[in-house]
Amino acid sequence: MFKQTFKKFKKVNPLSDLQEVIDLDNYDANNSTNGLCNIVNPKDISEMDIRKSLDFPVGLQPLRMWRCYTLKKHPGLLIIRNPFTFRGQRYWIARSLRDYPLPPNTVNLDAKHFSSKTISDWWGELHHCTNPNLVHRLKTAMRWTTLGYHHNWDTKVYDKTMHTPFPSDLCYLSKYFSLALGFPNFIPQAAIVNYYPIGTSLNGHTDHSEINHEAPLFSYSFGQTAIFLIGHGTLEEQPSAVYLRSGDVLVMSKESRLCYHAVPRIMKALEDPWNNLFTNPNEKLDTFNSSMNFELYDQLNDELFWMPFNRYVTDCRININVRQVYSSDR
Ligand SMILES: O=C(O)CCC(=O)C(=O)O
Ligand SMILES: [Fe+2]
Repeated sequence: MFKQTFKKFKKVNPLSDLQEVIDLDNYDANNSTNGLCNIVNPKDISEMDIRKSLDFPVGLQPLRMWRCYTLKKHPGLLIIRNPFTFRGQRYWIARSLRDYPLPPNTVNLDAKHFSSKTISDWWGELHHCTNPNLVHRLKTAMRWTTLGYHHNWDTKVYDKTMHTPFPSDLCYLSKYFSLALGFPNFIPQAAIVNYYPIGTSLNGHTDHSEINHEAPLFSYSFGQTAIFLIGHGTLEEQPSAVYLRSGDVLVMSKESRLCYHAVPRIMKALEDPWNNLFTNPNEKLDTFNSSMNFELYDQLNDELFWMPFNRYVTDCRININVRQVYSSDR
C-alpha cells in the first residue's frame, strides 16, 4: 500500500490524485467532508510560562498566532502551519545553505566526484559559479548534511565517536518548540538537513536509529512544497498524504514516532512566504537571542544579500530534521 501510494504521487502529472492530499490551508474543506484533520491548541502553556525558562526566539510569530493541526488517522503527529516570519524563514534557509554544510559537519558529496574545495565549501562554490551546467550539477548533487551526532547511513547507527557541536541556534529553536508543544525534556542532539531540488524524492522509511524512541522528532520545511506521506507501523497500511509548505513544523511523537514516512514529490509552491516582507515589518530585535547569528539576521533584510539564497529556494526544498539520540545529555 505504502509503495503504491508513493509511486502514484511520484508520477509527473497525476492531477486527480492531488485532491487526496490534505491541505491545511483548506482546513474547513478537509474537516467537514472527510474529517481528516483537527485544529488544536498548542499545549496549555502560556507565553508567560515559557518566557520563564526561554526567551522568545526572533523569527517566529507570537505563540497565540500559531495554527497547530493533528491528523485524525495519525495520533502523535502534529503540524504547525508556518509559525515563522519572512526573516525567520530566510535565516534558517541561509543557515542550511551557507553554514551547516561546512566542516566539521558531514555532507553527502564524495571525493570521487568533487574536489575537496567543493566538499568543504559547497555553497561558496555554487554561489561563485557562473557556468550554468556546473551550477546545475552542484545544485542537484547536495542532498544532505548531518550535525551533532552523525548518522552512518551504511550501518544505520549513530557513531558516538563522530560528534560535532550541535548548532546553538537550532538547539534553541527546537527547545522552544518542544516546550511550547509539551515535550519539556527534549534534548536536540542530532540533525539531518535534507536538500530536495524539484524532481527529487525520499523513499519510505522509519527513523529508528536513535536509541531513545520516546523523544519526539522535529522537522522544519522551507522553500518549495512537499507532498509528505505519513503511514503506520507497517508498509501494508495505507498512508495519508499532506502538503508540507515553507515554514511548516512537523512533529512525530508518541504513536507516530516510528511510523513509515516518505516524500514522493516536491512541487512548485504557490507563494513565497520567505519574500513576504509584510509578515513582520516592525520586528523588534531588542530581545535578540544570543544563540542566533545577529549579523546574518540583520543582513537578510538586504535583498542583494538574500538573492543567491532566493535563487536556490525558487526550485528546491530544504528540510531540517532534529532528533534526540540518547536518553540524556552526554
Ligand atoms: O523531508 C522530509 O520532510 C522528511 C525527511 C526525513 O524523513 C528524514 O530525514 O528522515
Ligand atoms: Fe525520516
